Amino acid sequence: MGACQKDFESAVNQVKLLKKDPGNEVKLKLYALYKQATEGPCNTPKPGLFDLINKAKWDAWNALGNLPKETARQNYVDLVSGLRSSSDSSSQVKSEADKKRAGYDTLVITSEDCITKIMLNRPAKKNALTTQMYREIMLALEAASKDDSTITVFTGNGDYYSSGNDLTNFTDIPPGGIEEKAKNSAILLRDFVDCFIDFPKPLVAVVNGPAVGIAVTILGLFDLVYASDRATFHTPFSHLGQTPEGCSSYTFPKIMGPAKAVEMLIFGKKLTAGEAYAQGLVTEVFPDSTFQKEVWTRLKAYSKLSQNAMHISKQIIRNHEKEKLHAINAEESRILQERWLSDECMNAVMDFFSRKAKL
Ligand SMILES: CCCCCC/C=C/C(=O)SCCNC(=O)CCNC(=O)[C@H](O)C(C)(C)COP(=O)(O)OP(=O)(O)OC[C@H]1O[C@@H](n2cnc3c(N)ncnc32)[C@H](O)[C@@H]1OP(=O)(O)O
Repeated sequence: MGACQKDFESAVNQVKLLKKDPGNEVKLKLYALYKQATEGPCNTPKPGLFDLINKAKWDAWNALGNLPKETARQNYVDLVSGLRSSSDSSSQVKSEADKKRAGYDTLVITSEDCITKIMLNRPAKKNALTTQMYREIMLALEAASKDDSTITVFTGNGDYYSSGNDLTNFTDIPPGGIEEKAKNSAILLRDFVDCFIDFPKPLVAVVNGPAVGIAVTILGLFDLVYASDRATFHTPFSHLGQTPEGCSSYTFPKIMGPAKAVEMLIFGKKLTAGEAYAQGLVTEVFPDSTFQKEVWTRLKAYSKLSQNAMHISKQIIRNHEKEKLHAINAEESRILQERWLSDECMNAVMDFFSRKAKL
């Protein structure tokens, strides 16, 4: 049955109340159908070549040819009804997404203002990364890559950003022994880092406090790193009998030059936020007292930029070296698998838990 005049008028009013801008393409369709429904086939002279807006409107209306007024009215009502239901369901999805995401024990995940925030949430353990946490982070990244946010942010709850790998990961040995443990850990590490290499949206680290080990190396795969002036950056691999991961054997020399990368990755030099900024690892440093306010104001503004343009730009930048990064990740993980079996590494872990050693 065709739409009556009353349905059509009601649809015209509903368009004015839409919560979300339906975009230019839909607006042109609405304009054309409205004109066709009220005046019939296009009856005005074609606007000049440089009168772009009026020409686009004229083209849209003219394209409807001899479509009967009644059909145009019905099509207009159908189009508005589709817009209303998609805007209703998207606002429902948004209000769900605004809430804390369920199903994560070690992370707090929230979405607001087109930003998905993944917060490491073991403040009593300085946000040390357990195997469960690596897995939850991978799931969270997978979900964030598909949600309607434009930007994904990592941060830490409490005084630390993260103290890196939880050293208890090396203490619960499975029935297959330490070799099996090392093998499984290398697979987990490789999968974890692969998720960062492949992550399609702009990824931002809000480094609220000290960062250690893998929490530092992985920053080389982020797009922006904002740091509080309380943050420090420490990769004490040689102290732990370990070697670099997170593609840092490639990204750090590229970011800061080989000499400075060696100081960090081989000699374990701890950098202040200011030093990390000077070496290009950090994008910008903020006073701790205004850190959250300044960073989130900045990120909210960025999140309003064109989602498609940002994502495509990231792909262009990342695609140049994606294959290389995957190969480096595989190699670093393979080498670490061997290192974890070394006496040096095992002794360092035991020292930490017997409190002889602290970084
Ligand atoms: C699947 C495997 C992938 C592996 C990837 C390879 C990754 C490598 C790395 O990340 S190497 C870096 C590893 N991290 C460390 O070696 C840090 C060890 N921690 C410390 O040195 C210190 O805790 C500190 C300097 C971070 C903070 O010192 P302090 O302020 O004095 O606090 P506490 O030491 O009292 O810490 C509070 C509480 O947290 C526990 N904790 C902190 N960090 C870790 C950690 N990395 N692993 C396990 N537990 C950690 C600490 O034991 C305390 O617990 P307690 O209150 O005693 O129960």
